[in-house]
Amino acid sequence: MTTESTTTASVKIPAPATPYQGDIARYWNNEARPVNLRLGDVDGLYHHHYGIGEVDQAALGDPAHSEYEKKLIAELHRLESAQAEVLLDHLGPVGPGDTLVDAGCGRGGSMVMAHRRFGCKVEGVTLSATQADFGNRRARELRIDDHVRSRVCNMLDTPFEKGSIAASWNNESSMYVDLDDLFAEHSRFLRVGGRYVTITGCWNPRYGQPSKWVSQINAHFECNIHSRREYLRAMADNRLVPQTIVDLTPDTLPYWELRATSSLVTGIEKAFIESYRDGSFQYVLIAADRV
Ligand SMILES: C[S@@+](CC[C@H](N)C(=O)[O-])C[C@H]1O[C@@H](n2cnc3c(N)ncnc32)[C@H](O)[C@@H]1O
Ligand SMILES: CC(C)=CCC/C(C)=C/COP(=O)(O)OP(=O)(O)O
Ligand SMILES: [Mg+2]
Repeated sequence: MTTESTTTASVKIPAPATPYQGDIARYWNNEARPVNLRLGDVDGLYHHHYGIGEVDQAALGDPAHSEYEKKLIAELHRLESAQAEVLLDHLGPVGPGDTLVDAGCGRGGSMVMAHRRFGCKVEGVTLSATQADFGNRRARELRIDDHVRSRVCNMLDTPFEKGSIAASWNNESSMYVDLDDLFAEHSRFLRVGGRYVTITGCWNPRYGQPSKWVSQINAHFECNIHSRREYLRAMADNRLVPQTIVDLTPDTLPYWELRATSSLVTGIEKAFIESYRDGSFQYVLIAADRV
């Protein structure tokens, strides 16, 4: 479909490519969970991904203290930002003249971090006009809107020119698309020698099939979690050669265990904790070279 349907103010929003993408656009347009907004308010970096690393018990202090919940929120946010830092660590050498693509950029927290680290341009795409507006407003407030831009766009069909992008990533956004279509598009706009990185949750082929916990996560987020095998096969078929694969499952469990004790629980914590513990689900980083 190529028609442009909706308009908000004067900005034209492309019609969703499929009914499913329309569902996902609505989902994220309506999302305003405190677990995301309150964490983002800590320092103005708004994430829609999870955290990694050890919990700093000293920073949390005494659970009976009146400030404990505030400290817990800051700690969850610190772990989410640490996750994004690890993703950026794997993008390879990026210079200020380069352009990066954040595929499925959410509210844009990782894009701001990437610009701060590399001084480069960062282009984000999301299905949600609310998220794109939010990200662009933050970029204006930070006076980096000449370098950081979000747009409503299908990550499977982007306007970026062939071979024009130094590095690109999907941070917890690849479970909404067909992986062959996704990697074909990254491969098209990445320059040869460029880097692709994903951090994702995937089901573990060693478990057999997706567990009931994985099915619960799919239902909760209206997504379709792929297996680790599918990632590697689709990369191999699309000129993306894994350079590094890190199993981040042990690193993300402390985040979930801490989150399960907070007032901001959403009800999905048990599914993540149980599936990571029973081995049916894994949290992985894959960094691949575009060859
Ligand atoms: C869980 S959020 C992750 C956001 C961001 N990567 C982060 O780390 O904060 C998933 C994102 O994927 C986006 N998304 C899903 N399918 C998409 C598609 N086909 N094209 C562009 N964005 C998509 C959603 O709009 C949403 O912004
Ligand atoms: C690892 C997997 C399977 C992720 C699914 C995609 C997803 C919804 C990520 C987190 O978004 P969020 O930050 O909006 O979620 P929450 O509200 O739970 O923090
Ligand atoms: Mg979140």
